[in-house]
Amino acid sequence: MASTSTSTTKPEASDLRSRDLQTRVQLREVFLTAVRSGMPQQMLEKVLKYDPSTRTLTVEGREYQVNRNVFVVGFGKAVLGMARVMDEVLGDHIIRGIVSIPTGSRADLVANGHSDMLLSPNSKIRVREGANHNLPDELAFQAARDIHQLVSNLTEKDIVFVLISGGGSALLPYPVEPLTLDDLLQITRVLFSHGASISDVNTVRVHLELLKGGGLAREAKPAQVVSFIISDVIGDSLEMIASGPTVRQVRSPHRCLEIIDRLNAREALPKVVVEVLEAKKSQIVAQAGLSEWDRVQNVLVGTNAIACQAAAQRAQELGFVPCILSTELSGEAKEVIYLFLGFIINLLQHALLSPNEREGEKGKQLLMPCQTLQVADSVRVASNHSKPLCVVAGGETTVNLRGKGKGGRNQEMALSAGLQLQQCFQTFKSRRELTEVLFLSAGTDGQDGPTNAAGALVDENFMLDAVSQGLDPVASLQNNDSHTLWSRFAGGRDLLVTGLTGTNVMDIQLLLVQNNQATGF
Ligand SMILES: Nc1ncnc2c1ncn2[C@@H]1O[C@H](COP(=O)(O)OP(=O)(O)OP(=O)(O)O)[C@@H](O)[C@H]1O
Ligand SMILES: O=C(O)[C@H](O)CO
Repeated sequence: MASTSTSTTKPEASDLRSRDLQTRVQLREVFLTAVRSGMPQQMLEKVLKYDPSTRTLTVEGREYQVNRNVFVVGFGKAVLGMARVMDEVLGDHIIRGIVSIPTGSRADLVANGHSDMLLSPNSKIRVREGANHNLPDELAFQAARDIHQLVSNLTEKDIVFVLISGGGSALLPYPVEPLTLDDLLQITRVLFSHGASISDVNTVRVHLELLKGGGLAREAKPAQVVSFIISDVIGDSLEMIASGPTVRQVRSPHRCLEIIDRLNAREALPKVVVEVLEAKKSQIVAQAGLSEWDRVQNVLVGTNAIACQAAAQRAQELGFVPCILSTELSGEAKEVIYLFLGFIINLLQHALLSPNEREGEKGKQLLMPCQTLQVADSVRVASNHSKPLCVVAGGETTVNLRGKGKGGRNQEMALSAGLQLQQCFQTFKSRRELTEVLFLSAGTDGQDGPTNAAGALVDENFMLDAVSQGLDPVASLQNNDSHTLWSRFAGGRDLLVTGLTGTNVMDIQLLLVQNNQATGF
């Protein structure tokens, strides 16, 4: 896809190949730019200003006096790199620290060329690995106990920096009595298997664990608390990310029982869980007043929206017309693709109109496939200037597993896109030679489901090419076997493999639509 082509002549096969490759490289580059915006260095340097001459640390306008009074704790899939930056910025002032990260993280980061995210051997911050498969375990519990012990002994002169990212809930388990670690494990398993969302599970966790729902900040009293948070939840609710350990809790235990009953999970949960919640329900929860929380500063440093903006900017630099469709995409991966398909269909319909019709009401409506003005504007600019439109979106979809194959939500979405594009161009046969479409879906953490790929790319010729290579995309989709298919298709050309990136701001989708006709879409 040449970025500004206006030619009506059919390109030569060799041009097509290099053009397709170029576009693939460009779209990958747009995705990688989005990932880079979520790297610890980039995120923290925006919010953290340190003046060594006065030992003043400024965090989004708030000043802290640093004098060998700094402590660092962290938990989540993307906190190691942040801990490294804290070490670099505050060096000798750090007295002690503990970060709890997933099992095998350090080895994975080294294997993926991110040794620069590891802590130096002289660091005062200790690293603990645990929570295998994102489930609370004994190692994570031990790390949580040590973190609790660390924050419990601080004075009002101390500052504790709390590094938080997705996966943090499982990495900081601390059951309230009489619950046990095993009860926490059961709660997670039972609720998820009954169809709970992450906010359902975390709402329940908050009332059953000591350090969640503001608990860590409470235990750190009277120290000052500054949290740097990377969001992996839709809507970026601070209460929900890693179950909000430094965020004032406002929900009551009533809400947990409602969730449990909505999911029909009461009977499947350990009895003691419901007993604790029932008992809490009748207690009047003494909430600390707002002023009590003045010593706590929560700063959101990484979000899917920031990543989408970075992607849009890079797309523009590459000569595309970008627009951000949504940063809150959710739902079944193979169905979410219809949202993008709507764009393509509208553009194809618009391209078929006569010049007069394009000027009329019908033309205008077709160029407004989404009701936001910014999106409509971009579609119009792309259409009028015959430039490729780059639709950027983000969020986190789900996959209702029915098959036994290997895949992830992004690879599955790309596969579903390939199938839908085929059907779309069967309807708009006359536009096939004139329109090029490339779609990418990938996870910013570099790992899509239990595979070593981040996601995949797909173009409008995928079905024809796949069948000619002896592959059966329909069967692969039915069997949730997208990874096997993308590994085989064109020798793995369209599989996106980045390795673990060290950040985690959910997923990114990019749709590029180019019209090779002088008259525009
Ligand atoms: N064969 C498969 N095909 C498609 N999706 C799959 C398959 N196996 C697992 N998944 C999906 O992968 C997801 C779990 O993988 P992953 O670890 O990337 O997600 P996660 O635990 O939500 O972590 P994160 O939010 O950090 O990406 C689940 O949504 C699950 O439905
Ligand atoms: O750890 C968690 O609770 C989830 O990843 C959401 O942040």
